[in-house]
Amino acid sequence: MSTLLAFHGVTGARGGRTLFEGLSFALRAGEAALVTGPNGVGKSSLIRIAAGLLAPAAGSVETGAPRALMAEAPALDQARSLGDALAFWAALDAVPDASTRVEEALAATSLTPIADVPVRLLSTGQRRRAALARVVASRASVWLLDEPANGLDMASVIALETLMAQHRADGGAVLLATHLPVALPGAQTIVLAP
Ligand SMILES: Nc1ncnc2c1ncn2[C@@H]1O[C@H](COP(=O)(O)OP(=O)(O)OP(=O)(O)O)[C@@H](O)[C@H]1O
Repeated sequence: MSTLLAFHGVTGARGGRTLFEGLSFALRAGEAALVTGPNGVGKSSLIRIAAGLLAPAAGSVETGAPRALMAEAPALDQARSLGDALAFWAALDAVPDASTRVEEALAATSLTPIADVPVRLLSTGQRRRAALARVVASRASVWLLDEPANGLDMASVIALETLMAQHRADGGAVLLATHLPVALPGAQTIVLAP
């Protein structure tokens, strides 16, 4: 089975300080990895390296499939309606059948009833679900999720877990950093220590 994402001896550093060293792991279809560790240890930095937004200080990242990132920063245009903002990103991501895919992503995240609401008016949890909808709509095989459960109520965490399970069953892979409990059955665990 082909590798969708792999770290080969990756060292992560920020501001001249080494956060983690020589990290290796691989994700194939259906697989997942859970990144845990205390605040400031380098979880977000690891996700950013996986996304190609931050260069490793040493080692290399192998990417065998498109990646979609759900980061902590808001990803959607505040002035657009939620539906339009997602359609904008789907067009940028060159998603085939973009409008159908956006509708499906809105439904999968229970956001269909507020598709016409401007992004700036969404609640914290709705914003997180909207960021997840963008990942769902992207059709990328590799989901890179940085603290996706932040601000989610219990039902939304369960919906997130269900979406990740479906994505893996469909041959996707998930790399998830979290300090909150999120069920990711059979995932490898990457524990970062200060
Ligand atoms: N742009 C930057 N320049 C210099 N240092 C940075 C930069 N961004 C983050 N850092 C530092 O790198 C370290 C790791 O940050 P990172 O956000 O990866 O940690 P984290 O494990 O995700 O933390 P949290 O659980 O609080 O989200 C922190 O000490 C942080 O201050």
